[in-house]
Order: sequence, then C-alpha cells, then structure tokens
Amino acid sequence: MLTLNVNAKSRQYKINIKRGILEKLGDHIKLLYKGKRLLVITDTNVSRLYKEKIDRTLSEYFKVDFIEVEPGESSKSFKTMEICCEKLAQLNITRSDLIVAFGGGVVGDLAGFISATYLRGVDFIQVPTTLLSQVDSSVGGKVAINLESGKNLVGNFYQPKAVFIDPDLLSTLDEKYFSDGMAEVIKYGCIRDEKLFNNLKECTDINKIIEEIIYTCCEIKADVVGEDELDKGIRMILNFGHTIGHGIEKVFDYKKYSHGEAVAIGMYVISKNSEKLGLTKMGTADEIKNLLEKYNLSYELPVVEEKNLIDAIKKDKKRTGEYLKIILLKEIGNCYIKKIKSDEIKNYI
Ligand SMILES: NC(=O)c1ccc[n+]([C@@H]2O[C@H](COP(=O)([O-])OP(=O)(O)OC[C@H]3O[C@@H](n4cnc5c(N)ncnc54)[C@H](O)[C@@H]3O)[C@@H](O)[C@H]2O)c1
Ligand SMILES: O=C(O)C(=O)C[C@@H](O)[C@H](O)[C@H](O)COP(=O)(O)O
Ligand SMILES: [Zn+2]
Repeated sequence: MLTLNVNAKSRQYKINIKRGILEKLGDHIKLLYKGKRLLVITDTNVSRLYKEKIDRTLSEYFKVDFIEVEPGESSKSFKTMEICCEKLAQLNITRSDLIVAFGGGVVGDLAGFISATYLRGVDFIQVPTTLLSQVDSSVGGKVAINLESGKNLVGNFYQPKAVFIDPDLLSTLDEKYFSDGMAEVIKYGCIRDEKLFNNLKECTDINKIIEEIIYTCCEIKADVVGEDELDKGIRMILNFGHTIGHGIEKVFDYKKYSHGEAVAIGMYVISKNSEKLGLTKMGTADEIKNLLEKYNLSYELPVVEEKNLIDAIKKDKKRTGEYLKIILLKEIGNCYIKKIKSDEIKNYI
C-alpha cells in the first residue's frame, strides 16, 4: 500500500493507494470509524458497475444505505443537493454517521458539499473512481456545486477523513474520461514537476505506471494543500489552466466541454499568450500542446463570443475587486502567480 499524509490545518488524514483496496474497504474504514452506519453517495454508472462489490465489503461491519445521482456535471446543482439532503433526512442520518463519496469528481464535490453542510457537518471519506478524482479532486477538501453563473461558485473547504484510491477501478473507465484525468496530471507536471512532464512524454504505456503517476500527483497536491488549505496563496497554482477552462465550461453550459477538456485548452491558450507577452519561455506552449495531443486532448480555443468568455472568466474565485490572479509558467515545472487588472485577461485568451 502506498500512503501519503495530508496535513491540512483543519484536519490531517491519509491517502491510501492500492490495487484492489475496494474489496477490503470495510476493514479499512472500520479502523478509522467507530460508528455503525454508512451512507454511500454515488452515481448510477458507478453503482451499476461496483455497488455489489462495495456493498459486500461495507456490509460486513456497517448498516449501509445508498443514494444514486445522475452521472454528469449537471448533478453538481442545488436541485440534486436538495434531493440528496431530503433522502439523508428520511434515512435519519445523524452527525455521528459517515458519508462515503464513491465516484468521480462530480460525486466527490457534491457528496463533499453535502457532508460539509448537512446538519452543519457530517464526516466523509473519498473513494474516487476516475483518474481525475484519483489524482486531484478527492484530495484537498474543495467541495462545491455550480451555479448557472459559474463553476463551483457555492462550496466550502471541508476535508475528508481519509481517501482510498483503487487504481483497478480505472479499468472500466471510458478513454474520454481517462484523458480528462490526464489533463490534470499534465497540469501537475507543468506547475511543479518537470520530471513528471518528461515521464509523460516518454512513456509508451501509461497504464503500466499509473500507480506511480497517481502517487506523484497526490504528493504534489498534499504538499500544496498542507501549505495553504484555504487557497489564499500557493494553492492557487493548482488552478493553472482553470481560469480560462472554467470560463469555457460555463459558456457552453457545462455540456460541451468536460472539466479536463476545458482545463487542457486553458493551459495551452494561457501559455501561448503569455509566451507572446514575454512572460513564459518560448516553446513551452508547444511542449504542452504535444503532450495534450499524445493523451487525446484538444488544445485550441473553441469559437466563442469573446465577451461571453471574458464575463464568465471574471467570475473566477481568484478575483478580488478589479484584480484577477492568474497562473503562468516560467517554463515547464516552474509556475508563478501574476496579478492583473481583470480586463487585461483579454490579452491571454
Ligand atoms: N474538488 C477538487 O479539487 C476538484 C479537482 C478537479 C476537478 N474537480 C471537479 O471534478 C469534476 C469532474 O470529475 P470527473 O472527471 O471524475 O467526472 P465525473 O465524476 O463526471 O465522471 C466521469 C464519468 O465517468 C463515470 N465513471 C466514474 N467512475 C467510473 C469507473 N470506475 N468506471 C466507469 N465509469 C466511471 C461517471 O459516471 C461519469 O459518467 C468536475 O466537476 C470538476 O470541477 C474538482
Ligand atoms: O484543489 C485546488 O485548489 C484546485 O484548484 C484543483 C482544481 O483542479 C479543481 O478543478 C478545483 O475544483 C478548482 O477550484 P476552484 O476554486 O477554481 O473552483
Ligand atoms: Zn481541475
């Protein structure tokens, strides 16, 4: 088993990475939770594939209930949250029970936000099932739902009690969603780890090194979150590619571009333009482009009304008053935070 510690100010917890860990999840949870009831929040796809397996191991020790939401970004909504919370109430879930977020980033963000707010806080654990959620969203406690006005605009920082990562679950994931996860993996290489970036360039079979990749990404994220849980400083670097990416997701109503696809475009576009402005080493954007292509990700900004995109970008949480903080690369593996007047964002898209 590979383990990492997340030393966030509000809570310290472990990330556990092991092939097949799902089959023994009950044993692991038993060690860190003394209660009797578990409430698993998942989506219908994950449930169809894995409900029997997770139910078997959890039911050895606990009374288990399930709530299934529709798959997809539209479930990160007040509507779905309300339906789930009503079900929690009907099931008499109390503060001493434990919620299990079992799914991709959508389930993790939604179930995490429910955990943070239902009864003003119920403990939860993350059992991520997509590459994106295993390398990124299950760690660090950003939990949220979307508004029509923008991405993740209602949420909290609420750390899980533990994270259990089973890379075997990726065997059933569509290639498209694997690529989404690769966008965030490439992000870590860009902002912090040239060696990771080069490994991704050179490797001929990513599946063979996926555990190591998950570990490396979680290590970077744990390190950053340990330093700045509340996103006031260094944590903003995890948002590389997201200022434009979140804008793209919103402008297309969260329907056309998935999170990973939008972040991929955001990383390339901001780097290409910061090169032109002399703020990034020449050739960096092309390096990103080549890697995105290798992992089946597009990089060109789609045709979009510029004003709509800029309006969406201005909803970024890194905005304060008239200023916006953006993340730029000096070169691969080395990034920095730049404060600009928010209108200047047009120079970067
Ligand atoms: N909180 C954070 O720090 C953070 C970080 C990155 C992304 N996010 C959020 O994560 C979300 C995207 O997450 P995602 O890419 O995991 O998408 P997702 O949760 O929508 O999952 C993608 C698809 O894969 C299916 N799926 C999940 N696990 C599967 C498995 N093992 N086998 C087969 N199918 C499976 C799902 O049903 C869904 O259809 C976005 O909302 C994004 O904003 C949050
Ligand atoms: O954990 C973080 O911090 C991140 O920025 C990770 C991102 O990959 C993730 O998409 C996050 O949800 C974006 O957060 P937001 O604050 O821009 O909504
Ligand atoms: Zn992201």
